[in-house]
Amino acid sequence: MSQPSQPSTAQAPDRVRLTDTTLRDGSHAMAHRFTEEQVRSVTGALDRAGVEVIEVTHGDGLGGSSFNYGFSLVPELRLVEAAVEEAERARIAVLLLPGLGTVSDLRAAHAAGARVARIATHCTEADVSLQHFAAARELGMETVGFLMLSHRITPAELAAQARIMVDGGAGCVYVVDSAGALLLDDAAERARALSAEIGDQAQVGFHGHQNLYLGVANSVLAYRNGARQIDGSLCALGAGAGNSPTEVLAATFDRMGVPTGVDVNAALAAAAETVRPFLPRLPWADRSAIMQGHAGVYSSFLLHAERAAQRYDVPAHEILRRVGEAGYVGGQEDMIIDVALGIVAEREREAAAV
Ligand SMILES: CC[C@H](O)CC(=O)C(=O)O
Ligand SMILES: [Mn+2]
Repeated sequence: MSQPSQPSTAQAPDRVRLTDTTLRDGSHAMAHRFTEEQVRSVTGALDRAGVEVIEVTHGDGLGGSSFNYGFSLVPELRLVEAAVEEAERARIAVLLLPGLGTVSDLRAAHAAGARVARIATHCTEADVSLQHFAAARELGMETVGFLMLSHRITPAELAAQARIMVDGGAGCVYVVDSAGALLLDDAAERARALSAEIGDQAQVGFHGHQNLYLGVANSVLAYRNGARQIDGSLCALGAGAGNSPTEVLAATFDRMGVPTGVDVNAALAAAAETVRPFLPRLPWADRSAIMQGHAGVYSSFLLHAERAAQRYDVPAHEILRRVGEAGYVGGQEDMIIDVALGIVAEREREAAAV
């Protein structure tokens, strides 16, 4: 068995590591249509800027390319290989949601050159990640746990789930604000609870979304409460209103005097010159995305809701409001159609009653 390489919890205690997820969370916003050329140019620009870890996968992780989630334009392993070829210093990460991606997908990603395995579960389901952490460690990959929709449970409950991941082999566990619903204190308290629970053995991370425009502020508060890995996307390219922009995180931490190893000007250039020109639309907190933050809805539901809205002629923000009320989690994308049909049926009943 090769030795896994995990970031040390002792070295450079104030340093923060930015992980860029333009080429994974951004896949949602691109309807999974990334080209190999785009992956190469973004990876090259991030690598030159000094970003150490670049995540490349279908938006829903390994194995996500499917009828339910949307097919990738280019097979994701080809995109991983292209990023690996392009990166001179950065390591390439992949995301895996157990059940959607399998251990054999993880092995294939490792064979393609991925060196960081990020295993994502719903915030109450950490136990389903154990065999994936074991496999990643066996492969010698760095291991990161991702507790999605972290706003849905208390800081203490979240810390208990992080403990399960660390005992299973995670070298870092992220508070993942999938809905962009965490308000400042919520993010701070969750980072603090995880730091207290796992901080002597593993790092804590924070992944923010901009649905209430708090991604960067929440990242700073997570940092102040012990998080040392922070996610971002160039131009905020990501699900919902997008992620905390990598270039803003780099500039903000630089202003705070916190080392990230990222060259701020190179990050600004990567966003403006490499990503901005190919964006289909700027990530933006429009009515639907704000509703996601307000109602606590998974950011990746946005395009699914917009498609259902168009198909059934109902407002996307109303679908999302009801999805939030119902408490649906990742993997329940098909319920979006059900909710849209429910609104249509209600309308028909109302019209018949008049
Ligand atoms: C579907 C996986 C999801 O996009 C992971 C993530 O980035 C999040 O929950 O925010
Ligand atoms: Mn995300």
